[in-house]
Amino acid sequence: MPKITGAKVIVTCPGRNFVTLKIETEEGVYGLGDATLNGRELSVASYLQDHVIPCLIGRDAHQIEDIWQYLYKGAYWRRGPVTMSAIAAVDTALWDIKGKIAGLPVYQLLGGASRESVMVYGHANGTTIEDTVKVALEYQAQGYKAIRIQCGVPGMASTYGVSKDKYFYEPADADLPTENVWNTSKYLRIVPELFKAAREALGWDVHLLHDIHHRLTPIEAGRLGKDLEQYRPFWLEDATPAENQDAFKLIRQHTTTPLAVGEIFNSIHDCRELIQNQLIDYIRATVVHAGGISHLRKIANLADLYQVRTGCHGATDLSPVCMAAALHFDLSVPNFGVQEYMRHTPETDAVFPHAYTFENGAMHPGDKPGLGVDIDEELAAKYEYNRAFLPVNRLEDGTMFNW
Ligand SMILES: O=C(O)[C@@H](O)[C@@H](O)[C@H](O)[C@H](O)CO
Ligand SMILES: [Mg+2]
Repeated sequence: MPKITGAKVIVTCPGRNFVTLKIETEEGVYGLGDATLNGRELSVASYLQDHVIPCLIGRDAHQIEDIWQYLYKGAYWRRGPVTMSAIAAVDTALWDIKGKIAGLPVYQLLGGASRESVMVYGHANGTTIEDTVKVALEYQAQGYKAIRIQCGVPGMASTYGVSKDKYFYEPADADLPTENVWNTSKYLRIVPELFKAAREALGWDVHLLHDIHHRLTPIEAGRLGKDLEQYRPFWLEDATPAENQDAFKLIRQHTTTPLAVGEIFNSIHDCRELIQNQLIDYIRATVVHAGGISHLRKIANLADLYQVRTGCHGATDLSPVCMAAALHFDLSVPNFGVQEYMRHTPETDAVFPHAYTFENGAMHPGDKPGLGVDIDEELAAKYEYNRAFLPVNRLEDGTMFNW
């Protein structure tokens, strides 16, 4: 058996913070797992370092499922983003090890490829509608078949999803949370105009997506969905907070615009009712925050029964290790929908050399044994952890709101 002889947590900040777990076996084969929880990174690093790694030493790295159950049930305290990100890192690293030992890319261990490559969506955003459409046209010229569009809201100083840089977007931008301001009615007026302009400029052969970032009530989301139907959006993401899964019933009663949710979910129980009641069309949970490849497959299998497809979160705060794992998952899963792809900076790519590729609006994980992603530890050590928080959001009268 490939005995686990050691494991370490590597925290690095090549422009943004990443937490990576490296598990080593007696034979010298090692595996990597992403454990990055944006704005709360060190909590997962400690959970792994202080509470998980000591329990891993001496175990058989091939027993992925048993180790998953051991960490989940054994903690007594189940679920939650910190626990599930830590378990995800272990699970991902063990799949990497199994692939390396088998001499196969991880997607082959997951049942093989169900498609040639996976469609990804890029982010087009700008301060104005014109700026956003211009960037969307650039994405289209680069071959993207699906583009997320977000623009600033007139009369509002800041808007979620609108970056300073055209391609690299980083919401965790300050060592104490930035305060944003929100006005729902202004927002609800601008989005249909953005979609109208985008359809006029880009035509109908490209999928258009939009992220609401949990900012509407169900009935407001229903209205926006209805207003956008004529522009055939691919999906509306995170329309309303989803702690109450029933909230989506109200949205569904009012619109046929497809709904996506789940980037902050960490367990199948967060989306069980959403899936079983067919209240959503796409589930956005991904490897690092939802318990690893093993747990995400369970979610996808449940979703498949109800014709819900996958749409994994793929923002830049998910490291290239997560991206690689997600691509192996995406390639193999029968009910794949789309994969988010926000490109990492060249500094991040240098720390995490990887085999995955982008071509013509789609990605492929590559055919290297395991995940096909590595970490340059020497380079990683040069970038020290730098505390960074996600912003908070308030209404114009100061009321704390959803971000
Ligand atoms: O859909 C998305 O990619 C966003 O919602 C993310 O940028 C999200 O805000 C960050 O990943 C939070 O860490
Ligand atoms: Mg989102």
